[in-house]
Amino acid sequence: MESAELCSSDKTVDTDDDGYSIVLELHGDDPLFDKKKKLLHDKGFGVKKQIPLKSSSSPDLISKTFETMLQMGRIVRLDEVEIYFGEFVTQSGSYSTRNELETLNLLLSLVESLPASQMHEQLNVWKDLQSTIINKIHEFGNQNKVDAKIDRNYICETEKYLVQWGERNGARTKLEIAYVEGAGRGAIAVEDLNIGDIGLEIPVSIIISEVLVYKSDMYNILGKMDGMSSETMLLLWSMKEKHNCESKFKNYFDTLPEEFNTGLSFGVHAIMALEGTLLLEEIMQAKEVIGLSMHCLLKYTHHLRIQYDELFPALCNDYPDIFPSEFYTWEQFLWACELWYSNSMKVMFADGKLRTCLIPIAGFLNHSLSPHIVHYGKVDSATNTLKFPLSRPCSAGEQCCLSYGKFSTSHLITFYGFSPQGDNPYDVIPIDIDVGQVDCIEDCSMSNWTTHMVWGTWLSNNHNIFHYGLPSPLLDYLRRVRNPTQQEKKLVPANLEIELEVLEDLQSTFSGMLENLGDTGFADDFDGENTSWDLKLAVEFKDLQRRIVSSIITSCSAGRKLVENELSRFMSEE
Ligand SMILES: C[S@@+](CC[C@H](N)C(=O)[O-])C[C@H]1O[C@@H](n2cnc3c(N)ncnc32)[C@H](O)[C@@H]1O
Repeated sequence: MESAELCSSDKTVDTDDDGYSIVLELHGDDPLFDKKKKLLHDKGFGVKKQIPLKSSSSPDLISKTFETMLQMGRIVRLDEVEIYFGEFVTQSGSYSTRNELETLNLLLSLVESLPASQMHEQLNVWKDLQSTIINKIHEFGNQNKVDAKIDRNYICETEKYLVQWGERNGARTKLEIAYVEGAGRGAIAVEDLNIGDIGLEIPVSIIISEVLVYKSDMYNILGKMDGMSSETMLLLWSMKEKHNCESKFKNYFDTLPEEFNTGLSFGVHAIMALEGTLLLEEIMQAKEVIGLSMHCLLKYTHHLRIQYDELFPALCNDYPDIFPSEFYTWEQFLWACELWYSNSMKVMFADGKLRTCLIPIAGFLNHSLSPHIVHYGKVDSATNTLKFPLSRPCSAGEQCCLSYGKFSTSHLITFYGFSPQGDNPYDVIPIDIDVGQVDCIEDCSMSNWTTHMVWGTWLSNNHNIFHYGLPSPLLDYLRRVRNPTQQEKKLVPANLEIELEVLEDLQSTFSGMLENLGDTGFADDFDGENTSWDLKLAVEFKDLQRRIVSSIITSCSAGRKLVENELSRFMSEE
């Protein structure tokens, strides 16, 4: 898991003779500054806006103030994928669930950072604005409920002991652990939790980090080895510690599964089913297969294996007391890799260091595309605890989820072994075109992309001529390659001819990709419960990629019809 980015932000509060105002600002160090500045400009904003809180504000003015803040905040909070596909905003004006939740929380934190106690005449306006934002977050929550079935028959006994152990050591939680259908254990709210409530608080003293290795007898050996990273040391430490009956973390290790079932342990049958997919590439990259070929899969050597062979059996032979060979088999090494890939989080400690950690209890939180917890990952130096605050409400009995990061389904399968429910905006297919320098006449900020991509065109709203549900940066690039001087999307025959060429090209590229994916043959391998977990994931993923590619082909074909109709209209006029 990656820690979610913390507000990088754009927020300040100003006071002048008329009272307080809110300042929204796009910072100059934002890596997407030029693109965001252009978007802000298109909407009539500058990079900084001061919004005064007027004591005489009517409800209409408050809702206008909120709308302005929302529109600007959304752009400030966009990420690269959202900007790339940015023109496809929904009817409500939102770009994505992630962006909307982040923006609403940013606005709330801006308003709440104003000193309400000093606000006298403006207090009512402040309160109205605050409740407008909170209502919007509630609305968002109702529209994005995490659909999870909780299996109460499954008794989470060891998990309960872990929570009790955590509480004895200072942890505080408003979540209980239960079995969630299709996702293993999950964390369920025991009471209604509101925005800003801390669902879980973990003291640093029970977080597993490199600090523990430094205190162990292993460090005398590992610390002297060239190129030994703290992550590898922790991996080796956890392989031994899990067998230690006296371990402080025994309750934690007791809750870990025997097998993790991530993409790293996909069997050959599942790998074969992935031929032609992005997931196959991702798994192979993670394993760094040498000589990527479907036929030599059984013989593959990957970097994990190389890393293992560099360490073992040498360490066991040289230091049998410290590295007992029965704890350091290849299978156990792979288990530990999967543990760290799927359960670790990056935490910023009070000393300013970012460390990869295992966090007891927090490790039960599942991922969602519309999470409750977004901002976590920084130790509160006042309490020396890691807090998990809610960015949107979670009702009692509902599963409370966090965001592992902005990951594609192929990444989530490779490192976590699951495919998320719902439309994942990070499921993009990169397009392999040599992005050379094409002259661009106008402001280049929005057309200057080093890579291009597509997503399922069902995610797009605009399927009209010149758009077709396809991303404008890609279409504009392909148009400019053909005619660098074309500026406006005018309905004239010369432009329409170019549109046809672009769509034909894309359609042929994606038809080739669909062919490479093969037919739906593997769906026949589905035998309900009897199908292995990895084949199920592989077939599901292939189906997802096939749906994305097919949607592009369909959109290109519909687009060509639109263009041809326009062209024949011109011909008949002639
Ligand atoms: C940090 S753990 C979360 C707790 C885990 N469910 C358990 O039982 O230990 C991460 C693992 O949970 C599962 N998981 C997380 N989010 C999921 C989701 N949305 N759907 C299905 N499985 C999920 C995956 O197996 C993933 O590797």
